[in-house]
Amino acid sequence: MALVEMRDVHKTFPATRGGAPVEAIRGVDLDVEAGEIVGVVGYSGAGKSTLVRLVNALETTTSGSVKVDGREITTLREKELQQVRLGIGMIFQQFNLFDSRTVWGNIAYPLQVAGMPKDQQAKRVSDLLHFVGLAEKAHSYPDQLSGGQKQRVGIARALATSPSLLLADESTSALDPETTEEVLALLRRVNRELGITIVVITHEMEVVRSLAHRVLVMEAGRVVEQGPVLEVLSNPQQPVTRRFVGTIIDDEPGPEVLAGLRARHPGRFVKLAFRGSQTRQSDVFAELLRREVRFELVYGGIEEVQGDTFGNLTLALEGDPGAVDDAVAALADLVPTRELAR
Ligand SMILES: Nc1ncnc2c1ncn2[C@@H]1O[C@H](COP(=O)(O)OP(=O)(O)OP(=O)(O)O)[C@@H](O)[C@H]1O
Repeated sequence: MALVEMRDVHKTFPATRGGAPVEAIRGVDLDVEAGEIVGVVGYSGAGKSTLVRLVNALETTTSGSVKVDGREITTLREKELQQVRLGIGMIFQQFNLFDSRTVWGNIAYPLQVAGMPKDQQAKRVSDLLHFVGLAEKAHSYPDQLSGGQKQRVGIARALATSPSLLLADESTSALDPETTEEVLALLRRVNRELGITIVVITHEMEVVRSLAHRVLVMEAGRVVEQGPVLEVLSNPQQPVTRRFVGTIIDDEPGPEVLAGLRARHPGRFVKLAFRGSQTRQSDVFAELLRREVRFELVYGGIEEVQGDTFGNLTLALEGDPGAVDDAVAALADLVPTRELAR
């Protein structure tokens, strides 16, 4: 049983003055398995925030089913929903800390709301402070902390009630790249060491590449593509997915670069796609060396995704036209190959 299960979920916001109703979510099916990290990407307005707000019932569905841990939450009363929410932590782009409370006070807050006895609260907060590496900041106020430290407090607070699910809404978008990596490393520990399932909303593919196991791509209220991160990054199908993947993976020369390459290389250009250990580059190059063709690697690279590799290499092939034809055919038998337009 999935930890989160959505079936044909719709969410329409009623019309505001002079406007039309907004169909923010239009028939989404979603399964999040216990223990996984799912990345949800999409441009602004695609419906990502609304989708996660339906999971912790901060928004109500217009129609469809949302189950958390097997429990249908769309029909629960507020009191029961509060119980469900205790099992779901959330972190935000702007951290949403209480400025008037210390780090300790921020982390203790959900425990006070839940009515935990004081001595247990102290033990829990202290454990969390150590887990996120902020023990020495317990008595600081948020405005005395860096962005990365604030987000670590946000994470500690979200973990206070020992949730099984953590929702992260653009949790690194306000941070610089180095601090982002620090927060992502902490989220990885939250998943691995505490076994907490994470749904991370982002418009940064780098976050998906470095953190998520699986990715969902949203556009105009729908999930238009999903799959394991390596699969989606190495073989994106939808135009919107290709645009996102293109922000981190430069897999093929654009028209200008290609024109420059053509000016220097008279031959034909073929792009070869390497996926994990499926094809050995040495076999491909050995095949070319056997033939009467000259080849040069002119574009591309190999990408690493969580221990797996894939890459796209563009070669310029020159020689007798018949020999080049044969070489292109032989390459196509070894590895997915695409000739770039002449
Ligand atoms: N409370 C609301 N009332 C009316 N419309 C809303 C409300 N919340 C969201 N919307 C609309 O629903 C659509 C989806 O918004 P949502 O915030 O879920 O998108 P998003 O993908 O998270 O974008 P962003 O990254 O900008 O937050 C947008 O058109 C937005 O204007």
